[in-house]
Amino acid sequence: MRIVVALGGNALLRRGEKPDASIQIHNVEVAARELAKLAEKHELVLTHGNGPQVGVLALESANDERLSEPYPFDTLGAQTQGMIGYWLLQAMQNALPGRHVAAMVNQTLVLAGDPAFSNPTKFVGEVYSKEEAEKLAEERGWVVKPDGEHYRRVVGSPKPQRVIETRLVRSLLEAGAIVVCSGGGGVPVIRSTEGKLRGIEAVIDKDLTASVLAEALEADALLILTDVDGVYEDFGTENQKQVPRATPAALRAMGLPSGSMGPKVEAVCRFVELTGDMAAIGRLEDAVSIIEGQSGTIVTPGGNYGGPDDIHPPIPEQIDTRIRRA
Ligand SMILES: Nc1ncnc2c1ncn2[C@@H]1O[C@H](COP(=O)(O)OP(=O)(O)O)[C@@H](O)[C@H]1O
Ligand SMILES: NC(=O)OP(=O)(O)O
Repeated sequence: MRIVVALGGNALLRRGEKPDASIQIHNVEVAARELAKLAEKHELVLTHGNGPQVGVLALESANDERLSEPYPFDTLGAQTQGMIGYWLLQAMQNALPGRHVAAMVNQTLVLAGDPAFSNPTKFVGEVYSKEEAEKLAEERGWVVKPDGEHYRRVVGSPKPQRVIETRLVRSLLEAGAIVVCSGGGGVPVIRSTEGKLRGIEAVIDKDLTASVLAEALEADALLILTDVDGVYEDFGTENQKQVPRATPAALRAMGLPSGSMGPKVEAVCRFVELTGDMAAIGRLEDAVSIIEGQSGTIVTPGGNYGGPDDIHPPIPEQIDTRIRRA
C-alpha cells in the first residue's frame, strides 16, 4: 500500500511541554519507532505539523533587534521543515537502518485571493491568558483568538491547492525512499501572472495538505495521527463514544471544531470522496492497527472496511456522493 501520514503537532510536542529541541527529538524518536512498523510493509510519505515551532521562531525573529523586519511566515515555515524534517530523517534512518529516507523543503500552492488571508484561523506558538494575549496583540499587531480555555496567536491559513513537488515525491517513493515532505502544510506560495512562484505569509493546515498530496500521489490510504484514538460523538462529555467507521457525509454532519478536529475531518472526507479509498483518524501508537481495521475512526465511501485486503472497499449502490478514480 501507499500511505500518506499526517503527524499531529501533539506527537512532536505534547500539551504543556517546553519546545526544547531535546524534548522534541525524544518525541520524534518515539514516533519514528511506530512509523517504522508501517514503513516496513508499505510505501510511506510523512507530513508533520509546525504550529508550536513556527510560533517560537516568529517570536525569536520579532525580538531580534538586528533585523529591520521579522522573517516572514513562508521563510519561517521553511525553517521548521528543515528542523523537524532533520529530526524525522535521522529518527527514521535509525529505526530502519539501510532504508533510504528523504526530507524535503517544499512548497504548496495557494490562491492569492483566498478569503482565509483576511480571517486568520491557524493557531501558532504558545498559549496565553486573555490579558496577556490582548497585550501582545496591541504591542505586536498580532491577531489572537481563544483556543480552548486559553488564547493563542492566529495567522492566515489558505486552502492548499497543489504540492508543487508532487512528481519528485512520487519519484522518490518509486525509488524505495520514505519521504518526509510538506511539513507545516508546505511553504505557502502563489504563482504570479508570469508563472513565477513567490512565498506568501501564511501557515497552511498540514492535514489538508496531506489530503491534497495523498490524492495526487494516488495513495491507497490517508492516516491522520494525533493524540486521540478517533473521532468521538459528544466529545468531552460522560456520554462520549468513539466512532469506529463512518461515511464522509456522516462525519461532516457531526460539525466538529474548526481549530482541532474540523480540518482533520475535512481532510479525510475530501480524500475519500475524491478517490473512493480509505482514510482514518487515530492515535500514533495505533498506526498499524488502524490499517488492520482494528482501531481509529475509519472513513470509506460506504462506511465499511475489512483491513488491508480491502483497501478499495466496495461502494454500496445507494451511495452516490463521491467521485471514483478511474
Ligand atoms: N469530536 C472530537 N473527537 C475527538 N477529538 C476531538 C473532538 N473534538 C475536538 N477534539 C480534539 O482534537 C484534538 C486533536 O486535534 P489537534 O490538537 O489539532 O491535533 P494535532 O495537533 O495532533 O494535529 C484532540 O486532542 C481533541 O482534544
Ligand atoms: N501547520 C500545521 O497544521 O501545524 P499544526 O498541526 O502543528 O497545527
